[in-house]
Amino acid sequence: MEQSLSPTLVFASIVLLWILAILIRPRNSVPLPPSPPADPIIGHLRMMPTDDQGTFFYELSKKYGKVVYLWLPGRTMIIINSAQAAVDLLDKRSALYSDRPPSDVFMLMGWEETIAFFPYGERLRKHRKMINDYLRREKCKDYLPAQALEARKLVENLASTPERFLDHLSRFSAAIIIRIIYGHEVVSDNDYYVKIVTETAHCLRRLYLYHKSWNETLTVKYLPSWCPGTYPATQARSYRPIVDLMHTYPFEDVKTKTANGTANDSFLRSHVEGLQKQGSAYPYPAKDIKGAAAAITNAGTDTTHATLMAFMLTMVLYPSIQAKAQEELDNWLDSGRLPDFDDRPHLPYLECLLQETYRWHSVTPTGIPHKSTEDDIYNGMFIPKGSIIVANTRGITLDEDVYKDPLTFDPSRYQRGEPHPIGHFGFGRRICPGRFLADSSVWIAMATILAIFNISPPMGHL
Ligand code: HEM
Repeated sequence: MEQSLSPTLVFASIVLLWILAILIRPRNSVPLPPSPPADPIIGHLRMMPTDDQGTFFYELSKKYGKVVYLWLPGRTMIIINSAQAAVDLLDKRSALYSDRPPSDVFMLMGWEETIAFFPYGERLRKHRKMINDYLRREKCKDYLPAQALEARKLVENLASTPERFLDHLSRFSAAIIIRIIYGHEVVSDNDYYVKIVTETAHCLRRLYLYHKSWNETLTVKYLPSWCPGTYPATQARSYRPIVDLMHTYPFEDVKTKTANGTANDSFLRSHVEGLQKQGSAYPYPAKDIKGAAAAITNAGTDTTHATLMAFMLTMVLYPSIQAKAQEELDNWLDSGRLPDFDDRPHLPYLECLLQETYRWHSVTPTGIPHKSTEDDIYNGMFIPKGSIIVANTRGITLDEDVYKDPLTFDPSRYQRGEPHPIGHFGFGRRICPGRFLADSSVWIAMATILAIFNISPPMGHL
């Protein structure tokens, strides 16, 4: 009798072999980091909040320790809640921890050429070089006059319509980057560049929350939009035209202006000229230039704006700290003079105020996740290859072993010897390349605002 295996039998054998392989594979004898109880099959998915994940991860650390293991279908996560562990892994072993988890949603939206989503490798190195060449510490000194000028415009706008302070802070943050990256000066509230940047920031914010829910593996991007669970993919597709415009409009505008000799010095102009002179021999083709310019602009605008919003909030909440910073400014500045960057070393309390703003309310509380590329062992804990690594800035900056009364906004803590916060600009080979520019933008805005205004709640809200 001819013997043939039925498809069912073949399938059952494969499943059995697969299960056996899992059961008998040599197990790493080193345990995973501590972890809360998980559901079968879906792991910790049910407990993952969609909002304020930084605080959730911080609370986990109180119960399970500063390095916590979580798993979701198809992905493992390592949550880091201490500066020491983040430095040990993401800085000191950066060769293993500089990858990024992929994001279908952001790719559908049009951010394929955006460094923040690049995996670790050659393309990342190329873009980091292109961006660092323009934003490294020394080069950023060239931008200080423009930042001081924008800070003066900011206080003029605040004086004329203080109730629109959020708009003015947003315009300040965007105008600095638009000037440096595109060579364009923002002169009106209806500026087209500001409009595109603001709209793309809005789209990013809407989908960032989804990205942060870590269940993107459930995104069914190939299914029709009426299927449950496809909403983020549909949203991402609907945002694509504005993201595409963010890439093409400035590039074409600067190209035209460069051709007719009216383009100001900028990141984009220098690359457009390089491309025109060297053609295909130029190391950065048009898609890289467009991608890098859009990435810098979007990564830098909202974050700077949000940090300044946090500053305004703390000044309303802590009037005595505001008064102390103003007293320092009044004592140092000659009457009638506005602060400039040369004054920075002479204003130590303001420096503490800046650091405390970064610490007390980090605007990127869970950072941008990294991904590990090799199995690793840290302090007796096994970290599997391919894990999503979250350096939870919220937990790091509220670490009670480092900061006394961490929830209290207290700039004097640094004068008592507590360390400046770390992690708000990320870690290792993915550390924020815009940190020098961001830091001086935030500083000059804070100094200029405090030199002129008293910040208090609107009348009737006291
Ligand atoms: C206060 C303002 C800012 C904050 C708090 C901030 C924070 C961050 C953080 C936490 C990361 C992720 C780092 C990591 O993965 O370890 C990041 C990445 C990045 N930031 Fe910033 N940033 C700010 C301003 C800026 C500015 C002004 C620019 C550019 C002008 C910029 C450009 C970038 C870019 C391009 C990346 C992606 C780097 C990569 O993936 O390799 N950021 N930033």
